[in-house]
Amino acid sequence: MGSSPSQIQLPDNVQIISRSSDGSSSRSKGFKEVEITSSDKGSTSQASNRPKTSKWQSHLDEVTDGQDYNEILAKHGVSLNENSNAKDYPEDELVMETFYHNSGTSYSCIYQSGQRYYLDSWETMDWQPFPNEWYEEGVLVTEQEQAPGQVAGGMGDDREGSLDHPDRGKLSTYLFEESRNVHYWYDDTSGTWIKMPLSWELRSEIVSKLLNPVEEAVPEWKDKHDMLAALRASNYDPHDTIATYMAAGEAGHIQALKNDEDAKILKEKEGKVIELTTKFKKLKRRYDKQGQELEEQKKERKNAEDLIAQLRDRVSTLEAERSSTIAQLEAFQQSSKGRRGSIKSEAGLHPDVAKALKKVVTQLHKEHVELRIEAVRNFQKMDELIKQARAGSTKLALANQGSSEEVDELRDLYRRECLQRKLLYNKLQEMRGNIRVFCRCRHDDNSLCCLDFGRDNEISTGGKKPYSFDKVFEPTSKQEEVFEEAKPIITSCIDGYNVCIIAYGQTGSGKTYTMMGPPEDPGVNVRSVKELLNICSEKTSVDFTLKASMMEIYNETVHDLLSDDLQQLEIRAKGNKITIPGLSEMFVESMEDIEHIMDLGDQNRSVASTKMNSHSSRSHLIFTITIEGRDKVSGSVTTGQLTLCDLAGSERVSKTEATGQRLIEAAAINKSLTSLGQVFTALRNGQLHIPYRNSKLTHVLQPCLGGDAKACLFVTVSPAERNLSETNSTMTFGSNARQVALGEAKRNVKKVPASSAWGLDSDSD
Ligand SMILES: Nc1ncnc2c1ncn2[C@@H]1O[C@H](COP(=O)(O)OP(=O)(O)OP(=O)(O)O)[C@@H](O)[C@H]1O
Repeated sequence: MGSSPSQIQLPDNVQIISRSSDGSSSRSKGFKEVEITSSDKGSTSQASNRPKTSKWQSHLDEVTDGQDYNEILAKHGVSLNENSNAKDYPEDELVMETFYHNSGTSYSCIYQSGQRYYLDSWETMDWQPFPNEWYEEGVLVTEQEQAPGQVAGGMGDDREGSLDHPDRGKLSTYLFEESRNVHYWYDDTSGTWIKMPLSWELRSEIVSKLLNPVEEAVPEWKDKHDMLAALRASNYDPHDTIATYMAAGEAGHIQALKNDEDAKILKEKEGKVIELTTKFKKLKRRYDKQGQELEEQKKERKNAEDLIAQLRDRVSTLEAERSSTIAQLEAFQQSSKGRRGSIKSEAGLHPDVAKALKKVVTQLHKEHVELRIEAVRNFQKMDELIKQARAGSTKLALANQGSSEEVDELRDLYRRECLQRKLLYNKLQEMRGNIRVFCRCRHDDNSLCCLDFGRDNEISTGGKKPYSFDKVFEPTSKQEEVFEEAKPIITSCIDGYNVCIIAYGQTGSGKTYTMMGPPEDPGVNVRSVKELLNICSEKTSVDFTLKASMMEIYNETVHDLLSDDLQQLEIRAKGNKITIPGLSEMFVESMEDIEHIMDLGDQNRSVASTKMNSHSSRSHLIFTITIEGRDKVSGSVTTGQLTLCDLAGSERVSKTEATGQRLIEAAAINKSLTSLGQVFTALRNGQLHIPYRNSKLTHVLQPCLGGDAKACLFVTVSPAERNLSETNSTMTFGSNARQVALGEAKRNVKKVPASSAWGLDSDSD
């Protein structure tokens, strides 16, 4: 797919398409030519003031011969500023622009005080005067025209192609974007575009490029017509075609769901999720109640055991007392016998003394008998109490056993329900397109809130049409609530999905607060890692390895934040895969590890910003956690990635700060955020070419924004009236991103040989 910027995306009803470079026509009924001719090929322009760039056509019936090209574009809110005088910006206005050169290179430009400059390279950071001849060699698009999510510019028109027909010769083809992509060929004789038959389409350049990866991935799929039919059904997405084939099984029956069926299934699934959620909540309540009862029973059992212990103590004491009493009695009997003998023998005792002594002995004997009776009675009572306590204890143990069985059963059921819920959630996410957009309004004690929070997750400003999001968080929302909403997406990276959380908003609107947060009330980053570590420790059947990396993108250069020398890194692409050679990765086993990594990254970021005399809010921060899970039984390996991205402030640069380095920073931020918007737009429109490489940011994020990822975007806004214009722009970006369907997210699972499942083959990684 070429990246020649010969097509600009205009509002829905407008499309401008270039001629192919070999001059083959793409004229048609319904295609009125707008003659913007290249100077080297000789001008055939119909209006002298049309830009002399490449050849352009407009897919507009409304265009009439002789009508001015700029007028048409202006009508649709787009201006191609072909020279500095073409559009008069107010004297004090600073305009950020992108120049798309016909060679395929794009440049950041600024227009200031009647002068236009371009940034030659991000390395030299020098603004050069815009060369006059360039006005004839490309297209200038202003920041407003390509404001994120509104209009995408500068994408190569890789929809144009040709085919060699045995009888008709070389034919021009074009893949039109209707409600779905439809491939046409141009019939010169009738001057019309005609839908292509399957057998012709197999000869087309575009289609053979798309079929190549399918053939490579599924060599057993021999029937090319069948393959092409599946490609058509997948809207010309080869990855989807492969996935559909795989899902359909060996028989190769392609079953693409019809749109209305999708909606029906989605509705059913939603119903099922609600039903399951209710069931799950009920079960959870039951489980909690059982848990409480179990706790109470445990307490009772503990009390009974205490009582038994006390009683045992008492028994021992009484037994000891009894033995001592018996011993005393025996001693007394012996002594009284002796005494009686001695009294008898002491015939000479005074009769009164003898009488008193006899009385004492009788009394003692009586007491002894009473004591014995009392002791026997106590023993009986104790035996009874011990019996009772034993019976109670057995009963409790049985009850305990019964309830723990019930609790185990409930726990099992609960786990199963959770799993089913997760599966359904994934399905629902896939069907919804896997991008969730949340809007968070920051808390601000110093200003009144000028935003209205409607019901159903809507937010509006000054009584205007509300913006709707998947969830709107009001200023009072807690970090925990915010995390809870993103949690299901985040945790799915454990199951092998690529997940991306992005915070977008004006400086000071709460991006860092949402992502990082203060240490005492952490944001999404720390909570996510904590949750991931918890889940990993619970899943004992899988060996997990977590690795973290942290990088910063400043002025279109990538820096490693976990290495002390802050080296600049290159991005390498291989197919859909992106690698950043040299990027440091650190193992994470505990929260302490992650705190250390974040501190290190933070320190290096401050050092970098001091070195570059910048502020951290002017760079994008990307924190990545890679989770590899090796199933101990099956040996399968899942690899998921969680990418957390705190973007640079999205506000437009103002005239006051528009000097030197600030201007370079602003141009870099403008370029990357605009590219992000363009990627979203291209994904939303289902375009074949997604311009990931337009900026370092989108290039790095490519794996998270592609068809096999799940994304979540937090747009953060300020409640203050003075920020209203930026707030509106942020919310527009968010609601546009919400229309994006990333496609079905795919798990990254690979089977490994049985030996490596047991860790014997260390090379398998
Ligand atoms: N929801 C919130 N509740 C309380 N304070 C908040 C909230 N959001 C942001 N703040 C506070 O507002 C200030 C600015 O927030 P923060 O640094 O997160 O903004 P930012 O969008 O990341 O800005 P930058 O683009 O400069 O990084 C901070 O002092 C932060 O503590």
